[in-house]
Amino acid sequence: MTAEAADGGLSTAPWLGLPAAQQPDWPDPDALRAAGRKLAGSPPLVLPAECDLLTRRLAAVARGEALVLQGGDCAETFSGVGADTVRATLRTLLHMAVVLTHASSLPVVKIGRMAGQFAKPRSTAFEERGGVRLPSYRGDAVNGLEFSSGSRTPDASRLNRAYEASAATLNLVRALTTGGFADLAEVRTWNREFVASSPAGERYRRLTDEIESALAFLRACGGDTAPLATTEFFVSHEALLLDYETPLTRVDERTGRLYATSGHLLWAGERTREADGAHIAFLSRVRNPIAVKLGPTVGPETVLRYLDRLDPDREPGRLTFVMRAGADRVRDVLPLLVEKVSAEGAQVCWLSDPMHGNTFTTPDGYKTRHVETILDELSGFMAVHRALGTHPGGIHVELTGSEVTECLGGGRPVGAQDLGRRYESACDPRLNQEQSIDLAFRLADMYRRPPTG
Ligand SMILES: O=C[C@H](O)[C@H](O)COP(=O)(O)O
Ligand SMILES: C=C(OP(=O)(O)O)C(=O)O
Repeated sequence: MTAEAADGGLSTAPWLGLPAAQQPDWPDPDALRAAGRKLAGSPPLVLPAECDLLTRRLAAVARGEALVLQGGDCAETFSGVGADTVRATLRTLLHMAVVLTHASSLPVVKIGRMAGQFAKPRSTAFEERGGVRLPSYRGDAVNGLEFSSGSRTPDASRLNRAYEASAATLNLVRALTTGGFADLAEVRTWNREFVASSPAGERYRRLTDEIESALAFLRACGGDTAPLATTEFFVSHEALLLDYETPLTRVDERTGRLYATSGHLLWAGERTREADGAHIAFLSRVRNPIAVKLGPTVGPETVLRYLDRLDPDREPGRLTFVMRAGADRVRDVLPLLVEKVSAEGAQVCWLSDPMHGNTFTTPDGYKTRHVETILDELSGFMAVHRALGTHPGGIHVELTGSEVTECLGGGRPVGAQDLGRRYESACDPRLNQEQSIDLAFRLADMYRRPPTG
């Protein structure tokens, strides 16, 4: 056994000597090594060829010929890996994608924040309650949400549980997207209950009528609708835990190049995008399509450094920038960034994450976001791209398929008094099913509108 195989490659990867933000303080080095070895000996979750396919799909987005819809939980949890939860999230994303495709007449590349989003960066390393101070919850891959010393102590065997939970989720996602659940001919049955009870339901019903007529017309003309019975779907997460990502990074036998096999697309977050840090170094080495979140304080020099480090060959689809400036800042911050990147000849995808720059805490202590503020950021993002003649490539959102009450507003509005009713997120507030589909309709209206100067 080589030294590299013995420790899961954890000691030799070039990014490991660099400063890495937001890593857990694992108390047991032997347990960490054992977890790494186990991961290194586990099958890949995704294949390099699938990652290359996503790069090609994102290249189409970068050229303005497609859109991205990326969404899912803020923090996946081990207990949330059930058929109902996964199906509901997937169904919501499929609904949204249909709405966006219909309005924009562009293919929608569907990417779940799923099958790997088990780790969270935190604002503070510790949480204090009633005089007791414990490590903050960093996602189920690290520690437990329950506020007790045992639960909050980082436990490296959770990395293996995160792998298993990701494998189970991905297995279900693959089965659902290819096994008939995503068949466009069944669009009406995807969610009868939603159509019957939601304010957006009537609009959604009219849309499904139109789709069914179009399919009937196509069949009548002898067209083949069989390919519409399945759908392409990719998974993504923040490449936060290098102790998880490193042993799952593999050499592609076809090309000899490195791929992260934990998910199709990985991103560096606002708190882990230090240009000279370990996360960016890791992402620069793998051939997956990658993304970087950009917050309100990012400057054009930093963005140009990302281009040089992560996309030196200016390969369309390789790099995605996810702007999350906040509704009040996006119109000021984004134009210069887009101009500089365009001037470099880079063909990146520009996405908007309208959630993370718009979080606030209510007097009752609930972290929340308002749908109207989220839409305001999306509208600013669209306006900037329209003005510059560049392509607003799509959205990155935190959502769930169930009727939680975590974000305010929406077609059937959630009020501040409702937040306590079903606040189930392990970290940040997600749009519920109705709010997500409402958002898709309103974003669809923005895509439908002719470009303005
Ligand atoms: O999802 C993003 C971050 O992990 C999250 O906003 C951090 O939350 P905190 O500020 O409560 O730590
Ligand atoms: C932590 C996240 O976002 P950001 O890095 O943009 O704060 C996230 O998307 O989970």
